[in-house]
Amino acid sequence: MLVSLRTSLRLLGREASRFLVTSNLEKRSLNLCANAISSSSNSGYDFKTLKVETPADFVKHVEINRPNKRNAMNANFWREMVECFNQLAKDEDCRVVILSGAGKVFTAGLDLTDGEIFQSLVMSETDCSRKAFKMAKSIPKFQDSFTAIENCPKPVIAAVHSACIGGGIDMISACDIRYCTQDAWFQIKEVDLGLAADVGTLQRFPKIVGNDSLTRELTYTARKFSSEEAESIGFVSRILKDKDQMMKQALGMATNIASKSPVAVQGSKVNLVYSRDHSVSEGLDYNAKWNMVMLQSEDVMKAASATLNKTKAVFSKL
Ligand SMILES: CCC/C=C/C=C/C(=O)SCCNC(=O)CCNC(=O)[C@H](O)C(C)(C)COP(=O)(O)OP(=O)(O)OC[C@H]1O[C@@H](n2cnc3c(N)ncnc32)[C@H](O)[C@@H]1OP(=O)(O)O
Repeated sequence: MLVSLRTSLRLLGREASRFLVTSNLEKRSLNLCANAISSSSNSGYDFKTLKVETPADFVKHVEINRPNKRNAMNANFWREMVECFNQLAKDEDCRVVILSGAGKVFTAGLDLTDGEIFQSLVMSETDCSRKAFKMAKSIPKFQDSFTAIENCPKPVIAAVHSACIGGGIDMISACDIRYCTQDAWFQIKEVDLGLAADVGTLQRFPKIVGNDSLTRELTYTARKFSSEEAESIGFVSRILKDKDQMMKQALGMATNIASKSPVAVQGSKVNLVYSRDHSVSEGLDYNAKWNMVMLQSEDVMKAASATLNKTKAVFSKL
């Protein structure tokens, strides 16, 4: 049974390879056009606080770009993160995203000097109930800025160097993979400013590190923790010597992921996020429903025949 299945797949694989060879020629010329479009389409990513580039096919690099202010998160940043990640979610030339910070540090967290932010939180209303009703609308908007990372079905790799403070932890907790440099340090800083972190750290960080006691210790004290501690608790999966090495590692990983079936990779992200927040049986049910459709993808046959023929599958845009 297994032998005949392998034989049928091999035959199908040969047919598929023949088809792929012819269509690869067309694809190569299409890719040339696509590359021309993708470098110019970056102009579609037009932001004040974020720089978006295409370092490799299907890989987008989003760089927080306020180096002189240590990439502090001002009102523009909070708005642009949603716009940027919603756009990346729809962009068929994007399969993986790398998120890094320009300049001396990854991010100093919330911009403590931006009047627009404070006005949106501390309103001109004098009545406390009216203020509260307004805040009930504005706080979720800040939360949406990082939930957009999680809702983007493309994997997001955070590349952290030096300081990652306050909102920085909220942000990278919504990412899929976290790398950092040896000199990186992290701080759940909010209590020092009289705040309970409210844009994702308290919800996502404990699920990543799986250590409730340590989460509470770091949250209640705002103690800085090092790259080594971040790795030992599973907050980052790799420490690199310096930023250059880290960006190379992130790009290598992104290119590898981008070469896989986007149907499979994006389906995996959606199911991982869903399963994190549901029971095992709910997750399995969701996965089964998802694959009722997705197993019918041409990518399954392409990937299987490439495996059998020891070739590299090329997947269509999604
Ligand atoms: C509803 C919203 C929910 C979100 C909540 C989020 C909360 C948080 O993020 S709490 C954390 C707030 N952040 C901080 O407390 C960090 C403050 N900054 C620092 O500790 C240091 O700047 C840092 C260690 C990051 C870097 O030190 P370095 O010596 O390299 O730089 P500085 O000389 O201190 O700063 C250079 C210029 O950047 C400006 N800047 C730094 N951080 C912020 C910030 N958080 N907000 C606004 N501006 C910041 C700093 O003022 C300097 O500017 P200039 O004087 O114009 O040169």
